Amino acid sequence: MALYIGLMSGTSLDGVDGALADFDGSAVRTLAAAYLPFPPALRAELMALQAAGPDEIEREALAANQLATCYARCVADLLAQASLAPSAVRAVAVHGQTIRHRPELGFTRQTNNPALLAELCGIDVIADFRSRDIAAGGQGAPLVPAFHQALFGLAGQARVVANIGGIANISVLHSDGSVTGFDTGPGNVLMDGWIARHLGKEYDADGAWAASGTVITPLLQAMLTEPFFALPAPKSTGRDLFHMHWLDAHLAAFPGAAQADVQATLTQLTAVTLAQAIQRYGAQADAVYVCGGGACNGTLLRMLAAALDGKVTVASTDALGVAPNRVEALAFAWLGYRFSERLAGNLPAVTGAAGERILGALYPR
Ligand SMILES: Nc1ncnc2c1ncn2[C@@H]1O[C@H](COP(=O)(O)OP(=O)(O)OP(=O)(O)O)[C@@H](O)[C@H]1O
Ligand SMILES: CC(=O)N[C@H]1[C@@H]2OC[C@@H](O2)[C@@H](O)[C@@H]1O[C@H](C)C(=O)O
Repeated sequence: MALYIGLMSGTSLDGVDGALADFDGSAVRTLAAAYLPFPPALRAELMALQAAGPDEIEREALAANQLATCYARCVADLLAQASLAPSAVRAVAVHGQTIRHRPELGFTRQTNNPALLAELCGIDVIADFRSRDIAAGGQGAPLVPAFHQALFGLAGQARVVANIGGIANISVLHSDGSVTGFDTGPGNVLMDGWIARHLGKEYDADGAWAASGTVITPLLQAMLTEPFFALPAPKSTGRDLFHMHWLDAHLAAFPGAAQADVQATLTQLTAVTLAQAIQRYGAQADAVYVCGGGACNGTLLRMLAAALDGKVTVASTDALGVAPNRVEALAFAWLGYRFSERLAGNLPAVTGAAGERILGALYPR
């Protein structure tokens, strides 16, 4: 057995997804999965740390300690589910929480305290998966396309995997085994922000609120002029660009817009930007498999299928045997396995790095 735990807390800032998996042999076997929502105060602080503010260094350090405590709880939950002792697990691979992503300036920051996590869980911890790729001239993101290829790639068949978290990214798994992958823009981040502001909810369950509204086409067109959407791959983005001020700047020209119509438009924005990216780079694929929390948004999936002209099957990764909310945590468990085996974790064709690199840094137990 080669057991690894993967922990992902992504741009939605909702909590931590964990997976315990066995990478012995060719198939990936999931032994346990867990989700732990962040305590509201930690969530609010992580949200605040997304932008410049007072006393950031101390606040980041304290938030990192709290994060490590949440991560340790998630590890304990996974071990309990599988009735395993910490010594049975080779490593915990932890993404950390992105608070800045500026590859154009040569850095990305996933706040975390991996030393504390190693202390709390008594297992080797591997952290900081993105900075080496950036040091090699890459975007440091997205990293999941390599795992999508390993897990879902099928020789002779072209497939697209779309991860719709806070930010959305696609992996085009070409029939010859090559992979194209990049961030397409907002996933749920703007939809979540809008419904939180107006209805006090964390997200638009199943896209029901969006379904009650009508897309405001001129607003959609205005948002689509964002230069990021037209950039060629490799490219990555984050809350650094797609935040509520970005939305408010566009909404200023639509003062009378009904709230539900804005939600419909934001849902359509995610669908259309994904569809345009898929048509540009993955037109030969006949199926798109969706993972991440966006897979639970029925309205979004219907809009995506329609934006692809109804010619492409849109399904969740359940159809490939992996629950959509487990894929990212599994991907980080896999990156931990790759680090331990001293194998590359990045795909230079995706991130734009100068070459393959071993990703991560080890904090021994
Ligand atoms: N039932 C649901 N209906 C609609 N949307 C949902 C549902 N459940 C989750 N979501 C959406 O999924 C989001 C969480 O998705 P996920 O955990 O994949 O994001 P993440 O990992 O934080 O982001 P990223 O992949 O960008 O790093 C929530 O914030 C919410 O917008
Ligand atoms: C900098 C950063 O945290 N990027 C995330 C984010 O969330 C989705 C998208 O933007 C992707 O680029 C990445 O996460 C996934 C796990 C990745 O690296 O593939």
